[in-house]
Amino acid sequence: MLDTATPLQRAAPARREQTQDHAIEIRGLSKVFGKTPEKIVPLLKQGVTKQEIMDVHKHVLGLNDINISMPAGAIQVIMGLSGSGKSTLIRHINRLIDPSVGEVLVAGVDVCKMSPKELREFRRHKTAMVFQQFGLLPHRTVLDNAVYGLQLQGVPRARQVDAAMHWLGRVGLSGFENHYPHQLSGGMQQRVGLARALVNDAPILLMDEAFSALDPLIRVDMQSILLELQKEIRKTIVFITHDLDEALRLGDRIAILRDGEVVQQGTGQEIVLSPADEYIMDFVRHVNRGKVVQLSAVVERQAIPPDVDGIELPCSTLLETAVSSLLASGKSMIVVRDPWGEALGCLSLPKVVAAMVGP
Ligand SMILES: Nc1ncnc2c1ncn2[C@@H]1O[C@H](COP(=O)(O)OP(=O)(O)OP(=O)(O)O)[C@@H](O)[C@H]1O
Repeated sequence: MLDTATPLQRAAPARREQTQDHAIEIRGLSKVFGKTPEKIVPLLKQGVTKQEIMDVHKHVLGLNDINISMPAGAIQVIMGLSGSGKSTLIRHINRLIDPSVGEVLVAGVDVCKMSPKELREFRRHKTAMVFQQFGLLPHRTVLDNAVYGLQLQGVPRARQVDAAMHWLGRVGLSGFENHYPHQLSGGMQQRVGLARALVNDAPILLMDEAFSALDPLIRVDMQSILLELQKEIRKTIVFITHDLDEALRLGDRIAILRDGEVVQQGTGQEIVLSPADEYIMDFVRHVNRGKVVQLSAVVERQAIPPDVDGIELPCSTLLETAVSSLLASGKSMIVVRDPWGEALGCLSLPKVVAAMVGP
């Protein structure tokens, strides 16, 4: 029987219960920086441009009418070039920034309306951050960096150490507990950053350009570690990046920002196959479709000929994987099955390769 379940469906029930309430809803959120943002907000509805706000009103439009539903237990990527508003947006989620207008609902509760005590609890127990520059304390060992959050929470030392040892092991740092950050490479330091965030066991992980300071190969390694861990931890992860390949690799969903507005959001496949405008088209032009597009997007519903001699693959299979499987099998056709095992149609090798190349 083919395993056609999505990673979310495969997650352990207990973990799903823990994370299912931690969806994040950003609704009608705008942020204007300046002396009197409340005077600028009404102008946004009248269509005043970012440039006019800057030139005429001497304010900066950071974000304009952002609406994003971030599913619980999934990786939501926020992608955009420098100055598009990514950091401003992620900082609203733990209310390091207050919106000029709009709501940030976490588990249905508006973060912007929390009392100082509620906000403190929320930040401490519900969210953890991984920073671009790692944010490790240089005079603390790896272990003491990893326990830091639990120490603040007043958790007994033995439990702090247990949790830290577990997560340091999971990110491949067993044996490095007594090293200091300066004794580690950048990639290893960011593993500590990730372990420290996981030690807190918060359901929401906020990762602001977390892998952007790393060399390309190390960066891909870190992405693999995160994806592997996410199969088990099923956190609600908000991941900021300016890199499309990283966005496509990590994001269950991706929102692309430009000049403080969402230009397009959806799955990587949706964005690559149906770019919303020229701007997005330019972004996705050089994407390796084989790593993004699934058989489901290519197969046409048709009856399966009785004598077909092919391999069977689930419709969620990526084109690149499908080609490898086909070549390894020595056969010439793929029978594509839906998540319930029903045959949807057949695909030949040339058809799959043509879909990888694109129009
Ligand atoms: N405190 C602030 N005061 C005034 N303008 C600000 C402030 N913070 C951000 N901005 C402006 O808001 C816009 C969005 O900035 P933001 O830092 O969120 O973008 P970004 O996509 O994260 O960029 P980068 O990738 O360079 O960090 C920019 O025009 C920026 O100059």
